[in-house]
Amino acid sequence: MKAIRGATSIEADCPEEIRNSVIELMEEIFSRNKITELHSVIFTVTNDITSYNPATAFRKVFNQSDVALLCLYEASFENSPGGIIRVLLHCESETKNFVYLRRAKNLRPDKVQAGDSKA
Ligand SMILES: C=C(O[C@@H]1C=C(C(=O)O)C=C[C@H]1O)C(=O)O
Repeated sequence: MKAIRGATSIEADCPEEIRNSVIELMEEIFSRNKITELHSVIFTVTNDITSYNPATAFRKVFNQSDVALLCLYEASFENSPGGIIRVLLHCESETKNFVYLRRAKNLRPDKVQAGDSKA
């Protein structure tokens, strides 16, 4: 089993942007990894994100009704950026490529690939 991380950012706390960000992030994670079975997907949101649950977006858009899902608040620290959606997948996979998009690229510059979505 592998644990794969990802994160992205939103600029406005609205359901459509959360949904689109989750789609973009999860599609990138799936395309950059060879995941054969998904065990669980845990999202966190910073406390300024309240309009829609990313776990719900993922379950509905990707038809994942049998995967264990959870959404939690990310602990808040001084100078930590807002508008961030993080994800942690536990899965069977040959690969373990983390994906950081948009402003979340600043969280882990060591994991950013050339061509990753703009800030
Ligand atoms: C850097 C991140 O943000 C936070 C800091 C982390 C770290 O320093 O390793 C890990 C998870 C988050 O709590 C991230 O999401 O990867």
